[in-house]
Amino acid sequence: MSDKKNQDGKIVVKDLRKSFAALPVIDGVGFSVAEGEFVAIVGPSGCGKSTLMNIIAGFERPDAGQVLVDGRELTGPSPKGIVISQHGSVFPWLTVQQNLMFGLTDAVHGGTAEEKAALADHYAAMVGLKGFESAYPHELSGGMLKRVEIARAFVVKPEILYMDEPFSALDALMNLRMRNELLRILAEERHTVLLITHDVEEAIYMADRILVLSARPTAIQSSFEVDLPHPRRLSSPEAQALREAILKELGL
Ligand SMILES: Nc1ncnc2c1ncn2[C@@H]1O[C@H](COP(=O)(O)OP(=O)(O)OP(=O)(O)O)[C@@H](O)[C@H]1O
Repeated sequence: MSDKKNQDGKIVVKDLRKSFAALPVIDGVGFSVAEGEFVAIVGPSGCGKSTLMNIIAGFERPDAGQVLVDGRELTGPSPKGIVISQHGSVFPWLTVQQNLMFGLTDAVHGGTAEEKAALADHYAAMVGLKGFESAYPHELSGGMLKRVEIARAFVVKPEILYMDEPFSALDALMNLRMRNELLRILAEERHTVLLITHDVEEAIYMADRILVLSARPTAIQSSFEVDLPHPRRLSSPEAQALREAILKELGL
């Protein structure tokens, strides 16, 4: 990445530091994400990945350092971004359509109730949930719930997607399917994406760039460009070499 991009990144993270009581967790993390770029962050278990994501998404304050979105310092959750996490945020008492309409506020998105419902249905179809618009979450499988969550994130047309281990609660097959689903949607609607994962292959499969974190207190240890065309084959020599290099950085 050029210095120009570093200066003008969609997200610019500057020298973040954070401790919980006497426990130092983040020890000077800085990087930037260009508009439309997909950056993955991998790191050892417990190094501070979620803490870092919470700070970058504006849910937690750092002790020192700054996060800028479009050049403006964040002081709380950015209205330009949306978080998809492992835990899920689908409301059990609302149907799929109602869940998707929930984030469409009059102030930001406007539109009549019919227009909102049509938009919700469009995104439900986009993630393969056509015919399930009136279903309640308890009637859906884990993979379908994850699709609802992805549709819920996309329907509000966020400029930034923050993903913290989004697919780690899914079984291996569904995990692979959701990766492809996400890439397919991103090919249609480009967003800036920040993905936190402990899964090196997931990062290689999806990201443009991978940052490797050190053990706690964490800092960026190295950075890898993933200059491979999509759809990527994880068994290709290039992907395997990258995997080896990243695992070596992680001490594995
Ligand atoms: N609110 C908090 N109060 C006190 N300590 C915390 C808090 N949040 C996180 N920690 C501590 O900070 C460290 C980093 O936690 P964090 O969840 O950010 O790591 P992680 O890399 O996301 O972990 P994992 O790989 O297990 O998902 C841990 O030791 C954790 O106990």
